[in-house]
Amino acid sequence: MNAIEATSVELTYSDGTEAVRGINLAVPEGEFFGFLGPNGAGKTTAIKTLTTLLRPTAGTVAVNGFDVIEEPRAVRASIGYMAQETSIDKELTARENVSFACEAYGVPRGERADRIDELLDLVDLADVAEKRADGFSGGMRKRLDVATALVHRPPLVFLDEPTTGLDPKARIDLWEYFREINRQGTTVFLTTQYLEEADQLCDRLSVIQDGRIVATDSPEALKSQVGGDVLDITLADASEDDRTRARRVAERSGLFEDGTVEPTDEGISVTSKRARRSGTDLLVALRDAGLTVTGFDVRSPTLDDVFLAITGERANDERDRTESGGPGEPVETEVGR
Ligand SMILES: Nc1ncnc2c1ncn2[C@@H]1O[C@H](COP(=O)(O)OP(=O)(O)OP(=O)(O)O)[C@@H](O)[C@H]1O
Repeated sequence: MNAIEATSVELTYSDGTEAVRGINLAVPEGEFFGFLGPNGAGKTTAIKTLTTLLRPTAGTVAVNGFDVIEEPRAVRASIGYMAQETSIDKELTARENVSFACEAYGVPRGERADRIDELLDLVDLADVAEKRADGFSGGMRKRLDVATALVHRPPLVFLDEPTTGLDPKARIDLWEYFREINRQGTTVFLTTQYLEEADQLCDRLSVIQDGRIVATDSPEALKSQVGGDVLDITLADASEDDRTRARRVAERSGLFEDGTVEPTDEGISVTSKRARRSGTDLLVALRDAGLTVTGFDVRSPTLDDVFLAITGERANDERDRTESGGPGEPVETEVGR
């Protein structure tokens, strides 16, 4: 059975905002599934629709075999949900918070003590179980949130941007707990703005933009659409003239025959499997052409690069949309908030 099955789901807010515009999803049991998209793409709206917090305007959703409109209680009893905003009470200790969640989810009294110990252990908070949460770091609070979402041993857990705002170490720690939950058999549905996070964790993911799914595949397959690493070049003079010249130099250098060259605000960006190997050769070619380079960075693809490869548009860049729209044509605005 699929843990999640969504067909033609739409969600329009009362002010007319069409946040989700016809989503189809099938997430098999045991999968670590991701929803990847920029701010305002519709991730939270979608997750709230799947978890019964919002009623779909159109379409059907079955979660663990239960219909979200007909059987919302059964859906809620069979899922864990970690919202973007923390649900923990800072006045309470870690143990009290998990205990409170046990009560809310109706975990039988006799099972609570063991369950609480097991969960605090899972998220590495056993040592601070008796400490009040107001002294916890952001990462510790998120871990406590994870524990409270799991008290009733749900077979499916929804995590809404669980690592946004955390430092890299806390983020990586949290990933380990998510992997462990999934290893233990729980299906995970995660939303994120970070390609790296989706890449590290997800078996498959959907890329969402403007309320629509624009691609669904494994992280490897999506990244391979980008076609390599990305070399960002910053020019001393980023006038249109110099950027065009730099682009021509890169294209004619023969260094990146597999790749693409795009102008950016600061200079140019080359995407190629040879970006790492041939970067310094390009610098020499640019210098020989009389162009001054002030910055040089080779990096793995980001969400924005994946969007560009899939849709031909940057995820958060109105300028590109304006250019591709052409003068006089309507321009879509505002992906972010
Ligand atoms: N209660 C609401 N009423 C009207 N519009 C809303 C409401 N909540 C969200 N929106 C709009 O719906 C769209 C999708 O928002 P949503 O929060 O689902 O995106 P998101 O991908 O989760 O973004 P974020 O990463 O910022 O959480 C946005 O245009 C947003 O402004």
